[in-house]
Amino acid sequence: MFDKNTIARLQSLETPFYYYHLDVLRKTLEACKAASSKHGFHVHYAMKANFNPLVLDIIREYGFGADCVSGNEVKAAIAHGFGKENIVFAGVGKSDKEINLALDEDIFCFNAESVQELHVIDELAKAKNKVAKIAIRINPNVDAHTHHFITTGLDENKFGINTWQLPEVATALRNCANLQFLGIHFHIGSQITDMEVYKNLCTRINEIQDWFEDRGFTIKVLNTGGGLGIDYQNPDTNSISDFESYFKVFKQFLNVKPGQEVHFELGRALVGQSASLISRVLYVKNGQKKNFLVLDAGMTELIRPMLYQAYHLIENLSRKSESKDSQSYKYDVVGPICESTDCFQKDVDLPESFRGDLIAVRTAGAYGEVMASSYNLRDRVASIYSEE
Ligand SMILES: Cc1ncc(COP(=O)(O)O)c(C=O)c1O
Ligand SMILES: N[C@@H](CCCC[NH3+])C(=O)O
Repeated sequence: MFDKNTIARLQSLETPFYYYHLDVLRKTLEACKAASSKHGFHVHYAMKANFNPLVLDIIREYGFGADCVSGNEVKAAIAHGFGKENIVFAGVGKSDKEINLALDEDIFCFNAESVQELHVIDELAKAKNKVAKIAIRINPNVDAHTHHFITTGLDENKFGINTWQLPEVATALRNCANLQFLGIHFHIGSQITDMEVYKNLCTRINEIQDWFEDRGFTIKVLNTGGGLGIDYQNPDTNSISDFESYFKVFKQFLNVKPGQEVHFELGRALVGQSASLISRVLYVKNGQKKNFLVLDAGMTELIRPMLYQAYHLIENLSRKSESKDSQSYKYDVVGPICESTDCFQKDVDLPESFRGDLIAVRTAGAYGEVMASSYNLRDRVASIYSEE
């Protein structure tokens, strides 16, 4: 991914920045499209993973819909040409302003996350003399077997409506004249690599679908959410997630009735491998117990390691051509921010590194640039693309 010419080009640029491997992005989108359309499945891109404008334009070109989680994301999806009929709006705390915006834009559907929200959407739709299309986000209490902090489908999580509240949902749907019930929505967590988890999700969706149908509701949309994981350890040899196996689980285990649509909301798996954070070594600090590489990027540019102890492969691009047998050194790779947790990784094996070396933090395309901040009054991080 980083050949000699690329490294020479990056070497001349001011750091830090996100470097977009657009070929990887395109190949990933092609693979997902091929695997999903084989089964007639619809994929909405979860924009929260990365709303870089060029990334959005490329994803739209491939015909994906958009899964939004704020009014601004709905606006951005529309501005980037995603069809309104392909925009879904989730979120546990949609404000009245955001709901009104989505109503005005006639988006495909709201994924409602509480009974109270159903009543609010109904009232706001009534005031506009409109009917809002609704899917109910249900918390199925399925363990995603991922990091605790990015699990969303357990009873203890704030997301979705618990199954014990479904009778209340059914009453609300019957009483709210300005809601049109489309179907059911789930999202149980992120960075899921165990396909058994999705099999368990299908079993729960089938049961919940039966519950609604037994009470006379017609389900047009089954939205299974996203969460498919990526290989943070091997970005070069395994850069594209196994979309075939993923969609096959749903094909096999989800009880899809004639006329129903199956929707997915993938974020990380579509964009995660498509960017690296590129930074420079500012200082090499040799301590008594530790050697530190102090980079010019830190938690303000990529917070995942500090927030979830997430692993990202770290490479010294300036020493990439050195023989594999040359001696390696252990460094704590840290950022410049005034926080002790501002560390990308401890005890990283790297070639001997020097001030000015270019460091790549890989697999930073999802929840990287979008989670950047200006803490310490830092500049917002720049984006550079493999195609100029
Ligand atoms: C409702 C919803 N859909 C989709 C996603 C996308 O998740 P991922 O990036 O893990 O595919 C998220 C984020 O976790 C989400 O909250
Ligand atoms: N931002 C998280 C995942 C949360 C996904 C959105 N619900 C990450 O970097 O892994």
